Amino acid sequence: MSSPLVVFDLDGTLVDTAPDLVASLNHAVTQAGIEPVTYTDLTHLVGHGARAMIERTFALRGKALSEEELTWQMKEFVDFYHGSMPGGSLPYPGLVSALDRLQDAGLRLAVCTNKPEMLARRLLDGLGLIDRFAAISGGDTFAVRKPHAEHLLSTVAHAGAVAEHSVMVGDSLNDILVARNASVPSIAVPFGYSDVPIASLSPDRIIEHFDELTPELVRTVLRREKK
Ligand SMILES: O=C(O)COP(=O)(O)O
Ligand SMILES: [Mg+2]
Repeated sequence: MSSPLVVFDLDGTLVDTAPDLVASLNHAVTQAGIEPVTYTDLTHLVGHGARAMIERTFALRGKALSEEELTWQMKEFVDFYHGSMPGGSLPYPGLVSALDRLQDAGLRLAVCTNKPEMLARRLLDGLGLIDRFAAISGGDTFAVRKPHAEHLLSTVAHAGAVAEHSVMVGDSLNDILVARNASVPSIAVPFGYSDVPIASLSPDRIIEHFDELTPELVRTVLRREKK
């Protein structure tokens, strides 16, 4: 069998980006007179990329958003976020050892995020993680994004792997859905930014900590999927 590929979501899965996302979002939206958002608000705003996060913030506060204002907001958000990266964002506990363990066992790694690709690359580069991944795709890399199956399937193809030997690891609805849509098994983490309990999304496995993410677990999840 070709070597398995483990595809990771980014925000709330590989890296705890919430404080920087909240700060960058608030930097932009408060200039439009919008009350700052909180971490709890973020769980309802994040997951569909930067544009959607701004649109949802305006909707949350009942404020209209023109196309022109959205373009301006995007620039403010992206410039601030990009300029302060990696900021206070940190990989989740045990992540780096887990990546070592998977790679030492010959497994390959990729990232499939709805974050704009440029921001994803800059963040992973700033954290010294970028070279680990055979493919990195963002919400603007292809014509579609998570939960559309093609986002995951194209990421898998770019990594030189096949869907039958791939697993998706994520923290939110779009990650579990994209896996299901692509017929790829899913492993969920409960420490990210889901606005509902992750178990209610019925992933194939839930791991509480990256210490549980081992080559054996990946192979077990892949075997179970084929039955
Ligand atoms: O930035 C977002 O909205 C979502 O990012 P994620 O797909 O890495 O969770
Ligand atoms: Mg996420």
